[in-house]
Parts: sequence; structure tokens; C-alpha cells
Amino acid sequence: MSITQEDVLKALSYVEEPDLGKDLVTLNMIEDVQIDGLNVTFTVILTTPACPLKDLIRNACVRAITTMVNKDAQVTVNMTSRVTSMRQNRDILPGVKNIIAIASGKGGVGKSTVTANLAVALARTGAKVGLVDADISGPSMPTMFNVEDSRPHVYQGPDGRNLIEPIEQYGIKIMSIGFLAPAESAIVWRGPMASSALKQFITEVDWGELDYLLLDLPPGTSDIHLTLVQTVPVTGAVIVTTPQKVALADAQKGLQMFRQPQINVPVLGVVENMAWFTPAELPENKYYIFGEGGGRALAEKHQVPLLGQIPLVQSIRENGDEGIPAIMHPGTPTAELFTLLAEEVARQVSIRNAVAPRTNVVEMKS
Ligand SMILES: Nc1ncnc2c1ncn2[C@@H]1O[C@H](COP(=O)(O)OP(=O)(O)OP(=O)(O)O)[C@@H](O)[C@H]1O
Repeated sequence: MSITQEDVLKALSYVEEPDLGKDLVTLNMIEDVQIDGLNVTFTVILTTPACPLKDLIRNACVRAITTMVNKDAQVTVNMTSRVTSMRQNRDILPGVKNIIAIASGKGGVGKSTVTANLAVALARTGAKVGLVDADISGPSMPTMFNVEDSRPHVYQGPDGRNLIEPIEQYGIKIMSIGFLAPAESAIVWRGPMASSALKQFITEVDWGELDYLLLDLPPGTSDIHLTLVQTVPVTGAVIVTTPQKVALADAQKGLQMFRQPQINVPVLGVVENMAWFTPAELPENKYYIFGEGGGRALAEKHQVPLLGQIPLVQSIRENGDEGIPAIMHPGTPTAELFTLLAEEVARQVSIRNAVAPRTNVVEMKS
């Protein structure tokens, strides 16, 4: 009996996407089914570019067809990806699928370092990535991306509005408050001026099509954070902390801020930076100078994933100062850890998009 498209889709409706807890057909992940005798070919559209479950899903698909449709079927599974989005209102940032806020409670825990490396790591998986340096207390992206002297070009868009062209470096579209007020200038961004500058360079930038727009927030919990959630629909927040007690207490405040009922931004997880110290000459050695397991404990307490652990390594600091993020030195243990972190963040975004409600900007009620 000849194989039909219906047989194939029926069999694939028994294959579950393990992270998303639904089958591939319900999730619209199957496209382009072609049948030629016993040859069955189809495409699985993964929801993250570097899906760690790729092989597992492929094997499950082949098994489903050979056990439920025809044991002699020759199955070819093509795999591609399309990052999902749950954004509802596309009036602002219409081409941006997911907006991820990176926050920390305490300053200096490495939030910007983690954000810069995460951006490049996501782009290396094939995603289109933008980055907003909203850290008005000390914008560091121009240095970390070696674009300190760049100034964004402003031009008139088709509707007559001014549009800012982001600076592009290492495949990332970047806007930093540092491009407007260089680090050494006397301008101190505060209150309403900071908020309106922030709004402007998130919404008036020509971001084009992006899978992920990362927002590097200032440390702490301030009006800027409120402005942000009132301006853009944030898909989820990533909390960066170091393992010591004082940092964890502040990180917890940051995490709880996103969870307040009037803000209600899902927390994608926690990144533990400076999780241990590793000297360059003894890469196997781990010294837990800030304590051990603090990030995991915070994640467990608030029932969110621990997205990754990044050690304190001298080269991470050096690479940041040089303007070439550590992830750009392939084959190093550090680059590997940032790659795993990016995969985990992308995975949590796709889970969030499959299970959580749509994102709207927050309307604050006084
Ligand atoms: N894992 C790491 N290993 C070594 N140095 C690091 C690491 N993470 C961050 N650093 C260094 O620590 C310093 C502070 O990092 P960074 O500027 O990223 O922190 P931050 O949390 O963004 O600070 P801010 O308070 O300005 O928001 C930088 O010099 C950076 O290079």
C-alpha cells in the first residue's frame, strides 16, 4: 500500500518536542512533506537555531515513520529553524521577535560581559541579534565591541520620521547610550532624560528583522526598569549574579521586580558569573572564591532554570577590554560555556513562547 501524506503526519503527531510538551504537528513544526514510493522526506522547523535536541527529534521522527507507516520507508529529515515569537502588538519594533532584558541586582557582577558574549554566541547559532546598551550608569558596549568612536547615522525613514541606524559589529546591531554621550563626557543621564533617551533609542532605531533583541539594563531596580517595561513588550528576563551572598540578595530583588503583578515579565533563568576562578596555567583547577552554588540555589528557590555558569577567567576581562568578546576565541573552554549559555537561553525563550501568555507592554496604574 502506498504511503500518503496523511499517514506521515499522523505518525509525526506522536512525536513530541520534549521541551515544549506538544507534538510536532500541533506545533506546526512539519513542512514540505514529499513522498516518492518508499522515500519519505520532510522538514522539521526547530524553534531555536542550535537546538540541542536536534538528533533526538530526528531519530524519533524516523522511528515513528518506520514503526507506524512502513518499516521499509527511507526517511530523510531536513532540519531548519524559525525562532518563535509571542508578541501581539507590533506597533513598536515590528520586526523584533523576542526582547530579552538582562538584569542584575548588584553592579559589577559582569552583566554587560555576559550580555556581549551571549549576543555574539546567539548570532553564531544563526540568529539575528540586536543589542541595546541601556546601562546609563556606565555604558560599556562601545568598549566591549571596539566601536567607541562610532556614531550612529540618523536618516529619514519612508514615513518622514527620523530613524537611527544601529552600529553593526561582529554581526550584532548595537545601540548604546554611550554613542550619544561618550564615557568621558560630563553628561549624567538621570530620571526623565534618561528614560526618554532610552525610549528613543529602542523605538526609533532601524532594527530591521531580529530574532532576539537583548537589553543590557543598569544594575538594580530603578525607574529605568519601569520605563522599559512600559515601552517595549519584554519576552523574558535573564538575571546575572555572582555566587556571593550580597550579590544573591540583590539578584533576588531584581528577579522579584520582574515578577511583580504589575510588571509580570517571565524570568527565563539565572546566570552565575564568576562561579569559580580558574588560573590560565591550571585550567583544570577551580577555586570557589565567591562561594559555591549560590546561583543554583537562587534558581532553585525561585523555580527558574540555571542557564549557565561562567568562571572568573583573566582572559574574559582582557577580551572585554580589547573589544573582542571571549566567545570570539573558538575552541577555548570559555567560548564553549558561552555557547552552551546561548543555547539554553534560546531554548528557554522557545519554551516560554510555547507555554506562557502573549507579551504586552505594561500599563502602569498609579
Ligand atoms: N567571568 C569573568 N571573568 C573575568 N572578568 C570578568 C568576568 N565577568 C566580568 N568580568 C570583568 O568584571 C568587570 C565588570 O564587568 P561588567 O562591566 O560586565 O559588569 P556589570 O555587571 O555590567 O557592571 P555594571 O555595574 O556597570 O552594570 C569588567 O572589567 C569585566 O571585564
